[in-house]
Amino acid sequence: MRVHVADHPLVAHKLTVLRQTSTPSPVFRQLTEELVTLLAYEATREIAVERVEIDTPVARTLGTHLTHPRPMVVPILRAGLGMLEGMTRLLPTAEVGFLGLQRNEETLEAITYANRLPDDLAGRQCYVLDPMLATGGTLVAAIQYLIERGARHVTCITLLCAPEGLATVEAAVGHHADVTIVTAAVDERLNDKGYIVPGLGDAGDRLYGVV
Ligand SMILES: O=P(O)(O)OC[C@H]1O[C@H](OP(=O)(O)OP(=O)(O)O)[C@H](O)[C@@H]1O
Ligand SMILES: O=c1cc[nH]c(=O)[nH]1
Ligand SMILES: [Mg+2]
Repeated sequence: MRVHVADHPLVAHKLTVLRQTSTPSPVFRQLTEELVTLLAYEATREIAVERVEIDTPVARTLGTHLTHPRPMVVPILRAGLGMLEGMTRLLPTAEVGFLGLQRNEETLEAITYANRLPDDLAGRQCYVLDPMLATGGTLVAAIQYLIERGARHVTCITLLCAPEGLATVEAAVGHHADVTIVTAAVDERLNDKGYIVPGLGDAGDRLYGVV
């Protein structure tokens, strides 16, 4: 498994505003989209392409096209939905499949409550969107699901990771060489409620309100 931490002053600036308690929901949503677009640039560095011959008005030349099948973008409901627009802006031809997972607040176990994905993902490159990798339970479940259905390469885009969660994902799926995590930052630790410290709180609640 590879972990790429974005090292860019614009990412650091936007993340700092995102973390602040005083940042209201509309600004939080806007910043989430902007951050995803910056991270997606790095996350798609190894997207499958092929060489194609094209005609410009001046000459015949070789260019580059994304190959088929199209990449699959998988936002994890709810909070991952806040990252979808930023991702599809960069990758407008991607297909989108949905996974709904929620952590039980006491046990911290991730429960799948929705699934709208093709059964056959053979050979597909998948981009999982979830802003928070805390204990890692949610991403392990999502990555395992995609790999079991034949996904060829799974890249997870997150905003924040806890070191404990990264270790859990590595232990569970790290032996698959084709799993990559791209994140804006790796924070200090988890607290006793499974929240990332310093973190940004509950990403779903900050995007969409407390349920
Ligand atoms: O790494 P983990 O410990 O599994 O935690 C991370 C998960 O927790 C949050 O979702 P939550 O369960 O709060 O659902 P929500 O997006 O609907 O708010 C977050 O968006 C991740 O999906
Ligand atoms: O800090 C955390 C941990 C899990 N989920 C969140 O939204 N925030
Ligand atoms: Mg939540």
